Amino acid sequence: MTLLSSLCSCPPIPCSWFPLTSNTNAFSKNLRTQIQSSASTNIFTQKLDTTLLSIAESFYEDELWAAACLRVRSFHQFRPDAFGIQDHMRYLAEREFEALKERVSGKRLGFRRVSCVNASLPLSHIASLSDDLCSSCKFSANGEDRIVVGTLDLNQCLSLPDEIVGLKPKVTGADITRAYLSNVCVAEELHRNGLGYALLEVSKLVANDWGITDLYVHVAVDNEPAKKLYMKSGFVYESDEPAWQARFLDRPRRLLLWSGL
Ligand SMILES: CC(=O)SCCNC(=O)CCNC(=O)[C@H](O)C(C)(C)COP(=O)(O)OP(=O)(O)OC[C@H]1O[C@@H](n2cnc3c(N)ncnc32)[C@H](O)[C@@H]1OP(=O)(O)O
Repeated sequence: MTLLSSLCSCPPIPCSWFPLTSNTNAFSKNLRTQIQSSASTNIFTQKLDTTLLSIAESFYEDELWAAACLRVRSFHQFRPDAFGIQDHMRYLAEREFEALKERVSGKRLGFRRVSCVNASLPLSHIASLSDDLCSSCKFSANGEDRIVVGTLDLNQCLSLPDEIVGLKPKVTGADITRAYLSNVCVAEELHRNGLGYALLEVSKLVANDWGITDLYVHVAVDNEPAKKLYMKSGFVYESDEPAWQARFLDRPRRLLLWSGL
């Protein structure tokens, strides 16, 4: 148990961070050490202890599936009694899973590299929290059942489809040193435990390791929790989507936030 966790009144829950990528050389020893030390110092909250942090350098399909299911749960509102809801959720999860696999395996045109960063907890530690979360976002790692409780993508690319484009760096070679975060979400049952912040911190370490100098994120103008999270993590306003574009795409207008690494 770390000093921090021993100071904590609640029993700590071990939490792991898994940046998943197809590129087996993507994570240097240095990065591993940095993430491990940030886990035991900065990334700590009342309920979560991240001392069991680890990095998976390969492609784990069942964990990607669990991450896809968490995204469907987090980004769509469902009425539990609606007809055919389970089939519809499964369809959305399959679509996200296939798209995610394509991106992290480097097959998606326009993306140099994509990593899926997940936070997970042992099933035994949160079994009492939510049956639905435990059944839909479960995967197995080293013989242990775990639940993906937070997830995001780190995308090394010039721009994301249908999104406003970051302007930094101004020099040539921006396709190598610019990246965007996307699909940032944390299981509702575990909001306000520092997981979202910790996911951002870990993804910055990974981005740094890739040589990224300018990190971007898009956020809907009315998404106050996410805006506050990004501001807390050091992102600042760069530009916003024109109203006509948001109307054309039939969605809330987005802000583009930037953080220099
Ligand atoms: C690029 C994109 O993907 S944008 C989409 C962002 N994702 C979503 O909207 C999905 C639904 N929302 C979520 O999953 C979560 O609410 C998240 C990811 C936005 C935040 O995750 P959490 O783990 O709850 O955030 P975390 O506990 O780390 O909070 C960090 C800071 O964010 C801010 N914050 C987070 N939630 C809130 C909230 N509901 N109200 C006000 N501030 C908030 C606070 O500043 C907080 O710091 P504090 O606790 O010291 O005050």
